[in-house]
Amino acid sequence: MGLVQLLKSQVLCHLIMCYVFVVSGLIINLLQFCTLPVWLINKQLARRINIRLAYCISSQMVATLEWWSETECTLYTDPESFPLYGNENAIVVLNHSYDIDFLCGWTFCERFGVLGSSKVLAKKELSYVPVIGWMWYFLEIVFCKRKWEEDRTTVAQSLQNLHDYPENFWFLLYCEGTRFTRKKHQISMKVAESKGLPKLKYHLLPRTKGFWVTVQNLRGKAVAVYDATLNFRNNETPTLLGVMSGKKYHADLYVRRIPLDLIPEDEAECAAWLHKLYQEKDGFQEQYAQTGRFPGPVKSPPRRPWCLINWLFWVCLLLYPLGLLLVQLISSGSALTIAVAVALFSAASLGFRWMIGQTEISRGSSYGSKAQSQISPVRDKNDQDPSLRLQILICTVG
Ligand SMILES: CCCCC/C=C\C/C=C\CCCCCCCC(=O)SCCNC(=O)CCNC(=O)[C@H](O)C(C)(C)COP(=O)(O)OP(=O)(O)OC[C@H]1O[C@@H](n2cnc3c(N)ncnc32)[C@H](O)[C@@H]1OP(=O)(O)O
Ligand SMILES: CCCCCCCCCCCCCCCCCC(=O)OC[C@@H](O)COP(=O)(O)O
Repeated sequence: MGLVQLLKSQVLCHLIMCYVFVVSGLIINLLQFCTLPVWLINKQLARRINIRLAYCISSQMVATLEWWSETECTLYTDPESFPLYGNENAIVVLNHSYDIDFLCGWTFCERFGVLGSSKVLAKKELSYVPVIGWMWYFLEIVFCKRKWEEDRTTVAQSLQNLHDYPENFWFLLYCEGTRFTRKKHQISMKVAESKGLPKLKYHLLPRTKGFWVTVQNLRGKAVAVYDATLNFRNNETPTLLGVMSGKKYHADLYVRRIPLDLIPEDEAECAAWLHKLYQEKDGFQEQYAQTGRFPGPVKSPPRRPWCLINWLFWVCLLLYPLGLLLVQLISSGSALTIAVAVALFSAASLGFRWMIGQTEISRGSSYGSKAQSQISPVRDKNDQDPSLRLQILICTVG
């Protein structure tokens, strides 16, 4: 291991990175809060300001991936679609199998110039995460409780609000609804079986309602669905801590552009279309497992310097006061002050670790692993046959 690599793997280094990320993030959250009066006067201006402020936060994590760990991201896609990426609004459907799949998504957003404006259908719990979750409020990220009865109106309304959004965005949908684990996979395949759907090897059974509601509500605004399938070379399972330790990964992303007009409007047909899409995605993963590559030519956009410049700016701005504080602390010689500082430092470290934990599959939710919680026979009146739900419940619990 070289000296630089050794340095990157040091906990102290990680703490400094977290410090810069969190303190700069909180400053930006505060600035975002200050844009609230602008919303009242000029909503589009406030949105544009927030896109740039959000870029200052998310691009720091992208810089860690691209410049610190030097992870390579290869894009497999058709050359005719390539010029359209970043120049239109699109719904992105991505597999949800890795701790850092969202970060790879962000990297591609960055390279196509839509990082600040990109959106996601995210679980409500993430909105409470300081810095990222708070930033998302001002970006009009769509949150869901993963309870269709409650989500059906709130999600539709939030999507409608995006119709006059002033800049191009990608709207990310993890249709699997939760990250892949063996247990969740087993349960979802029982659901697939009970519905007479073919089994998937590499994906959980997609939840179709969020996709349908997104497509219906973004019609006229988004023009395409980007079917994106991600994998990592050498069977690697990358983590955020690995990235922060400077571990270099190699991500491969296969993207197919599908015009939105081709997606059926009818809910049942749209659901069937999505199930077919996931069967195809499974096929691409199988091909990757067999050959180590996705279909189609490689057309990778290069990394850009902006996220690095932004990161260095915050590092320079925030390290100086931290150094000054440390010097003052040590020179004070007061045992009580030092004890308080150590306690604060420990609390901050725990906070950082908790935030990183949000990205870890091993600390993920139980959603999708307890069939009962999703398949209640008592559903709202617009839902499907309760007897079918009961049948699935019996099947999955059994
Ligand atoms: C180029 C690439 C990169 C681009 C990147 C672009 C942008 C980046 C921007 C930001 C990055 C940040 C990333 C942050 C990540 C955060 C992501 C998340 O939080 S994922 C979790 C939240 N999102 C979702 O859940 C979306 C998918 N879910 C849905 O669509 C759901 O339908 C729902 C709308 C959330 C409603 O949830 P609910 O639980 O009520 O689901 P359903 O009504 O659908 O469930 C019942 C339905 O499912 C069947 N069922 C039951 N059990 C299972 C099971 N275990 N597996 C599968 N299916 C199951 C059940 O039979 C019912 O079926 P049916 O619908 O037929 O009746
Ligand atoms: C620049 C230096 C970086 C230091 C970073 C330190 C802090 C890191 C902060 C991380 C912020 C949290 C971002 C959350 C994104 C998590 C995305 C995700 O994958 O969510 C999971 C959900 O989809 C599904 O949840 P589960 O049901 O699987 O459970």
